[in-house]
Formats: sequence, structure tokens, C-alpha cells
Amino acid sequence: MNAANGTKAGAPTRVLVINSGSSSVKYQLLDMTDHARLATGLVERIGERGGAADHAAALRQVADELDGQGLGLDSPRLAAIGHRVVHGGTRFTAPTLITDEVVTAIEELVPLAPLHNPANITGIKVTRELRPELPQVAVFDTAFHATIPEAAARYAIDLATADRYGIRRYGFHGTSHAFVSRATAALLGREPADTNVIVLHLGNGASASAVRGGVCVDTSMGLTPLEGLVMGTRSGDVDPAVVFHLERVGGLGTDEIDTLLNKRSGLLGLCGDNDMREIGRRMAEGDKAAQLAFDVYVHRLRRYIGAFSAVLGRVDAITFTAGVGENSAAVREAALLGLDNLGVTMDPVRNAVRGTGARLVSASSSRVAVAVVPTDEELEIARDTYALATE
Ligand SMILES: Nc1ncnc2c1ncn2[C@@H]1O[C@H](COP(=O)(O)OP(=O)(O)O)[C@@H](O)[C@H]1O
Ligand SMILES: CC(=O)OP(=O)(O)O
Ligand SMILES: [Mg+2]
Repeated sequence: MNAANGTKAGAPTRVLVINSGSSSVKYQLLDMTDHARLATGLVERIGERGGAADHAAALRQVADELDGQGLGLDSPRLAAIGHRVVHGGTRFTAPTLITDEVVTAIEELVPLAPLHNPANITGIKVTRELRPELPQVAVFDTAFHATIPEAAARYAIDLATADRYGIRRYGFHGTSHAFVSRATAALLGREPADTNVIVLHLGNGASASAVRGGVCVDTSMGLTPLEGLVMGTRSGDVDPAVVFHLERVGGLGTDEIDTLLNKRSGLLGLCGDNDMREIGRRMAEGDKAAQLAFDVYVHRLRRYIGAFSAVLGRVDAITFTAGVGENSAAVREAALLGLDNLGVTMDPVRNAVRGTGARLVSASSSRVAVAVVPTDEELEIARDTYALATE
């Protein structure tokens, strides 16, 4: 052992993180001795004109890009590859060393995450072909939510039917909720075990979670990443009868409704834009559709903040993260305005300051701290991967 960093002399210390999404592959190569990013990249527009033909081609492009930087997958310094896998079902509640049997089990979960899991599986298969002997680890979006109690995880539908089809709340963005809730405790100078946090992960996909003492007790996403908050292109909560209505009265097919709710709804559906920056610009010009989209987005957020305040009882912090949460002072302010009865007092000046690191944006007098914490899903995945690969 090397006393300085706890690793065996000459042992590989690098981890490649692969995040295969529905139309992109993101990757990062990290050195786990100092968490340095040696390479990061993104292959976009998979399956579109001018983009990679498919996910396998995108993964080979990633391997070539790393080769070109002298950081190829054949490097003896690579300790492991970590893959983000969106749906782990009830079977995978912790990071898992990938075997043929694990790949088959992730394939069996495709019906629960048809938009996400197939891309994750392709990523795993391509890198296993390239480095068959290297430890590869699946890190699941759902795992952090496995602790949610039955009262919050169950939908109130016929129990036998629910169990037969695996219908329950799984929750997603778990690596982000785990990382950010821990970082919030650190920012407050407290132990995660005595810190209660509401985490608002507001990216293209968006979800809220209630974390009590480091343990997740509720989250807004459900069976799939469609439920809950208003997102870039996803509706979040709707009355499920909307689906029957569109089928019976609108004559839409199941796949059309799936596409409508996942890809043509949310901010995009309400105003034609899914980027909060563009919505802000349009609002400044008095655009009514953009204003409506913003208002619906914020109203839904406030509902979940209220609900999760009640779920937790005592709230120590409300933390904003991901693209919108880290950058939109307007969303943060509108979401928390007038919540003094819940112990939340924003400091509008602190909130408006553009910053990059973890920071507080509440007034010093606020009983509940309001924080902005940049998420780092890749580092969380790399840590989980390295821990499992080197144990
Ligand atoms: N400066 C900004 N102000 C407001 N919103 C921003 C800003 N920068 C990024 N965003 C929002 O963040 C979103 C992307 O968030 P991100 O967490 O990167 O998404 P993803 O889910 O793709 O990882 C964009 O769609 C945009 O609306
Ligand atoms: C699960 C999910 O919603 O992921 P993303 O935000 O990457 O779309
Ligand atoms: Mg993201």
C-alpha cells in the first residue's frame, strides 16, 4: 500500500464513466487519487443526420477519441468502467459488478425504461467487447431510492396487479440526489445522518427528493422518469385519465401518447421552448406563452416543496441543483417566495449572484437553509465503480 493515497503502488487508479442517453453518450475519465478529469466528452445526435449512426458507433467514437489523446481503453492504468443504468427495478439496489447474467437482468428491465435502458445496455456490451477482463460496474439511477418506505413507494392500485407488473415508485437521478444531499450536509457543517434535505434536481429531466438523515424517503419520479415535476419536454404529473381520454376521444395510439407526454410536453409543449434561458428572454419581452410555461413549472415545484416539507417534518435545507437549479435565480426565487411560514427566507441579493461552487442563498435568519450545489453524477458513479472494482 502507498501510505499517501491508500492505493497499491502501480495499481490502476483511473475510472471511465459512460452515460449513454437516448440520443447522446457522455463520458469522463477520472483519476481516483485526486479526482482529476483526464478527459470528458459528448457524442450527440445519435441516429440523426450528421451524428453517429447508432449507440454502438457512438461508443466506438468515444474509444477512438480517448485513443487519440493517448488515454485509450487498452491503458493498464484503467481500473474499471462505470456505466450509468437508469432502471434497476427492485433487483438492483446498489452498484453491481457486471456479468453476463447482470446484462440479461438489465435487459429484462427494458419494458420499465424503454427510452433509457436499451442505450445503457449497448454501452455496456461495446466496452465489454473492447476490454472483456476489466471490471465494469452498473450504477443505477434508482438505487438511492430503494429506501423509500412502502407508504410512499406504493400506488393505490390493486395490489396483485401492481406486483404482477412491477408497478411502484422507483425514482431516478439517484446518484445526483445522493451526491447533492451529502454535499449539502457538508456545506452546513453537519453530518448527513442528522440532516434533512429537500433536493430539487432541475435539468432537462427534473425530480425532487426528500432525504432524511442521508436516507431517501420520497421522490417525485415514479415507475418511469415521467412523473412529478414539469420538465423540458416531459409533462410530469397528469391525471392518468388524460391517457384514456386521448385514446377514446382523440383517437391517439399508445405510442403517440407516450411520445406526446415524454417528448412534446413540459416547457416545450407549453411554449415551444425547453431551454429555461430562452424562456427567460421571451418573458422579458412580455411573451405570454413563455410566462405561462414558467408559472406552471414553478407552481409544480412549490407543490412538491410543500409536500416534502410535510413528509420530512423538520427541514434543514432546500437545495437546488442541475442546469436550471444551479443557474436560474428566477426559478429559485419564484419557487420559494413567501414561504416564511415554512421557515424559508431567501436572500435575493445572494440568490442573484452568479456563482459556480456550493453556496447558501438564504438569509442568515432563515430557519431552513437554501443552497445551490452543483451536482456531479459522474464523480458519484466513478466513486461507486472504483469502490466495487478495488474491494
Ligand atoms: N444560465 C442558465 N439559466 C437558466 N437555465 C439554464 C442556464 N444554463 C442551463 N440552463 C438550463 O439547464 C438545462 C439543462 O440542464 P442539465 O442539468 O445540463 O440537463 P441534462 O438533464 O441534459 O443533464 C437547459 O435546458 C437549460 O434550460
Ligand atoms: C432519468 C432521467 O430523467 O434522466 P435524464 O434527466 O438524464 O433524462
Ligand atoms: Mg444532467
